[in-house]
Amino acid sequence: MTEHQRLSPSPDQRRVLRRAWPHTRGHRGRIAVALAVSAAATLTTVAVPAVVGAGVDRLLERDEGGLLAAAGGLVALALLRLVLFRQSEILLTATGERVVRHLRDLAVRGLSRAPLRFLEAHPAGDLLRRTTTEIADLASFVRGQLPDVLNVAGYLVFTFVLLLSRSWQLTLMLLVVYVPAILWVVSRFKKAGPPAFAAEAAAAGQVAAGYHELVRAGELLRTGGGTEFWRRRFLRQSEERYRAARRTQRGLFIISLSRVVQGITTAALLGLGGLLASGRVVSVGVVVLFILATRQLFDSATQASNLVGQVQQTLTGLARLLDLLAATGTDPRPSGGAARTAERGTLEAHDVHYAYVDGVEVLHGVSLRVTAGERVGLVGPTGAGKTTLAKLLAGLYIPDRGHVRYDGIDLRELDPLELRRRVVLVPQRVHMITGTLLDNLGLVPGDPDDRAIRRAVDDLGLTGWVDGLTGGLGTEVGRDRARLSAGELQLVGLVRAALLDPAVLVLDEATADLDPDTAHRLETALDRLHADRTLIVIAHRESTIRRLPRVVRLDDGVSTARPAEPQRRLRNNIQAR
Ligand SMILES: Nc1ncnc2c1ncn2[C@@H]1O[C@H](COP(=O)(O)OP(=O)(O)OP(=O)(O)O)[C@@H](O)[C@H]1O
Repeated sequence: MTEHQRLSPSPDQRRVLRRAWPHTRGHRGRIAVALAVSAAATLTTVAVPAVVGAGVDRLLERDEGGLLAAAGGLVALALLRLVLFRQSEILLTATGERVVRHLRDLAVRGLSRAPLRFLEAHPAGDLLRRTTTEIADLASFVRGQLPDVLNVAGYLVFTFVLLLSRSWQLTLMLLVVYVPAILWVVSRFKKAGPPAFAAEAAAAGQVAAGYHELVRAGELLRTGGGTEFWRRRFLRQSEERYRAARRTQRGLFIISLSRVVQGITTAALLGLGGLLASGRVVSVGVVVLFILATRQLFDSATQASNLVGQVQQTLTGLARLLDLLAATGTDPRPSGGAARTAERGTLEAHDVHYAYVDGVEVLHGVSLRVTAGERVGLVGPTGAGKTTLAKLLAGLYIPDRGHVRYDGIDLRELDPLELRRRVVLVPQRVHMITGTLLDNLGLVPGDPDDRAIRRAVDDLGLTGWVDGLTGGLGTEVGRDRARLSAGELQLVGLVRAALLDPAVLVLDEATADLDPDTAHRLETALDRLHADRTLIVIAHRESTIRRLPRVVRLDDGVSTARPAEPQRRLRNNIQAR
């Protein structure tokens, strides 16, 4: 199980912005401009109480010119504010959207290249949530709250500098009364908040995974299978999600204590400000400035407290997305290995060990050598590890120990395209997408054109089968459309394989029960396809086994494919004749 890194349901949220920073490369110039405009917009707000305070002092001094100048300044600030805030919002949103789009592209690219084991080992619902809902949340945060977050942060910093420059006594009082109390509230929240949000996101992921599985299990449910199990599981998951949401609410309540702190601070400010003004230590205008500025400061703090929850939620989503990017960016296969191999070569598994779950080996030391052009059947009881071995032989899994080599080169060292030209697996259940049969047949690297697909269909003797479908190659297949039988799906897999023209074809036979027509078509297609290729068939059907000159049996070292013939034990749990 060393093949891939596992995703954590609640990954480490420390330094999440620093970890996201490398992904902003190419956007940093825009980010700097957006931040500068946002800071200028914030300064137009910070300056308002200072201008009002100056106006009050001019009024008390009966300086009409100064009063008019202050009034004019306020109008100018209001206009500037309008323009700058609009511009900063546009710039921040556009830049943020670009970064989010880049992250989305990376996530999709990472998932499309992720090792098969990585995809199998994680619930599809959780992967979907990370790459759709959580990225959508990030985008909506960028559009909705990011400008506010920057505005609030800028306001707090600039206002502090302004207040300190006008009266250190009143600023000191603010620091002594307001700051420790608000920090206490925030620290309490920080302790309770992140785990609560992470638990809620993880619980939501579980529910999404449950729904996804439910949708896929439509057939099973229709037959009434496991209904009670689903019900119990949904109740349990819903209950967990509800509890997690309650915990988040409790976390958010802590932050609302900040309003009490604000009331006490205003009272203290008025008392001390009044004393200082009557002793002429500060002007009345400075007291007015403090009262107005701290009111805005509180508004900003309240806004910050409302935003903290969303920021935390966004950081949680971002941490989960970065976790996905880190995990899918660590494909252990050396990328773009330059090794070249012969058109036709020997495929060899040597002392291969593999475990899906740590400590529970499925294959323990399997060795198998198949020379160029050989036709080999792989048989054995259900669960013996035949499909697992087939995936290892096709390079879809990487052995925990041992090697799989083609033409003497470890499959890990092959470029993915080179690998696909050498070994192709037609799985038991061929995957289809919504679209026409033609679209589905062409789902192979290299984007074959319609002519190439039609030729492959014809070469495999499948034109009759295709013409028999209601729409021919244009028949809509995939979800809820004309369902193809298990055998027909394998015909699609064989056409895809023919388009790739691999040296080795590994076929994981669908089922022992095929209707005679489909069975005949499969056999004909396979005969035409294998020509001078190596063919390894996980054989479930007696007729297939009979047609293969060599049969290898995989189990725990017992039994044989053809009792009449001598057996030779190859290695640990693999036997052959
Ligand atoms: N994705 C997976 N995650 C965990 N365990 C798995 C996975 N796939 C297979 N296994 C387990 O590995 C063992 C071997 O499975 P495998 O499908 O390779 O056997 P098989 O011989 O092909 O069986 P069958 O003939 O029924 O297809 C089984 O115990 C199976 O439960």
